[in-house]
Amino acid sequence: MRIRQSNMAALVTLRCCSVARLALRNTPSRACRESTYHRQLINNTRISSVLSRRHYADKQTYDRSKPHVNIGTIGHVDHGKTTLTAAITKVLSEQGTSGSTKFHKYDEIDKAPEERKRGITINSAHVEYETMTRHYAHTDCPGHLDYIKNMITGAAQMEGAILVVAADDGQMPQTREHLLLAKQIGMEKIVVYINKADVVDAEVLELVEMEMREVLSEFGFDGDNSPIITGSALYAMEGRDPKLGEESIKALLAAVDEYIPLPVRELDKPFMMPVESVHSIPGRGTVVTGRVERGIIKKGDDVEFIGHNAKLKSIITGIETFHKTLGTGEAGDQLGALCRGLKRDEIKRGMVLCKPGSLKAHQEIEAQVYFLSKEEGGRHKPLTTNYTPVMFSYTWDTSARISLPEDKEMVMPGEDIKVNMSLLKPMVTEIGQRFTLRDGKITIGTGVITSILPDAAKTA
Ligand SMILES: Nc1nc2c(ncn2[C@@H]2O[C@H](COP(=O)(O)OP(=O)(O)OP(=O)(O)O)[C@@H](O)[C@H]2O)c(=O)[nH]1
Ligand SMILES: [Mg+2]
Repeated sequence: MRIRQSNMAALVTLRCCSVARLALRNTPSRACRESTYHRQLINNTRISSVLSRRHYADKQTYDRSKPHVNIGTIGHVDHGKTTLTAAITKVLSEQGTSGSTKFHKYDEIDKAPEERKRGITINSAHVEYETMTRHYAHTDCPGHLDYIKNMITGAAQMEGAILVVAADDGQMPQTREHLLLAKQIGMEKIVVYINKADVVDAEVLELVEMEMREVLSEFGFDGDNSPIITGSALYAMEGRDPKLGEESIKALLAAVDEYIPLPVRELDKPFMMPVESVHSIPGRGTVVTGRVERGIIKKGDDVEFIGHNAKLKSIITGIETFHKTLGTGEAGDQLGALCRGLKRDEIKRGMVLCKPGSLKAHQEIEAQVYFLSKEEGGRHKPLTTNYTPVMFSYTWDTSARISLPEDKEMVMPGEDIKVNMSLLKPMVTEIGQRFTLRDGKITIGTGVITSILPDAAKTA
């Protein structure tokens, strides 16, 4: 219900936005062209931050005494998102009173050059830290396109965000794009960090703050009451001028603790986790990673993988998060699950790991879709029945043929409409599920599933 409401709100917001360019130049289809060998090589070398071979041997137990929240840094390129992420871990690790935060250097977070070559997986760094009251998983992406992909597919769904704005630039196009996407994915609260305060004077800072309050309101956030903290992530990293540096980071974290609400977790629903990536751990077996969407999972549970024309059964033999073993994994956790009896090649990103019998894959759905206007970065021309864009939802994507209502010959960009959609292959779909439509390099629409068509419903 919460998801559906936020999506409808997002559709409304979308219509109100003047600029919404959601271009995706690096589509996953590009990755499909890579040879299987190349992809396997890539997957083999990827050491997820959620789990790694080394840490499988070095097990600590994950402490659940503090509530967990998924957040991240968003904002325009070069405004200081990664520097701020590093600074947060530095300040918290030095504080020593707030648990097990480990300092992550800039280079450890920003592994862009080598990772970006892969083009297939969303390259996001999940960094873990703790304040006095909460445990955070923090997503920082190496580049703009990764943010877009990450936010659209919800691979590491952020429940709140720190919007980083460089004081010497103010709002820039990607500041706006990320705000739009944040709203689309149902994020309600954003804390702003005006960075690089060391290079401008107080008057400019005041102007940037005013501008940011306006922009937040424009995108449907509470511009008047959102906390805006001013500082210098670089100074915090370099230990210079505590007021602009370290103190600003502490003020930011206090604002995040207070202003970003604890998400409501659907713990009582059957377990479900969209598969983000698949790894082979020598001597251990196959591990899938992802973010638990709902429910609880524990060692020994029977599970099913659904999607991509398959239905595979397995048993969970181990769970890990941020290099620590978990007794149980629960909604909101980013985790790796070790699955008995399945080879890595059998499981694919986009499948959904769930309690057996709780979910089905379908091919025919009805959906309410908003087609972005030309100004928002959408199509320039109207579309008709049989138009077949690529549909993105959870961590899967597949072609989906659109059928307009019989009395409707065409739909103009900027319109919203109820349509029937026929997926190329059965994937996990549910009423209220949010998705994005893309055509080549551009995002052309966003929608929510309103019905699974009973007559044509097919299970995997
Ligand atoms: N003067 C000043 N420079 C900063 C500050 N924070 C970051 N920088 C510099 O700004 C540049 C970009 O910082 P990053 O942290 O890489 O920015 P980013 O937002 O992560 O960039 P992308 O990931 O490429 O979008 C680097 O050269 C940083 O050293 C700051 O507070 N003051
Ligand atoms: Mg960065």
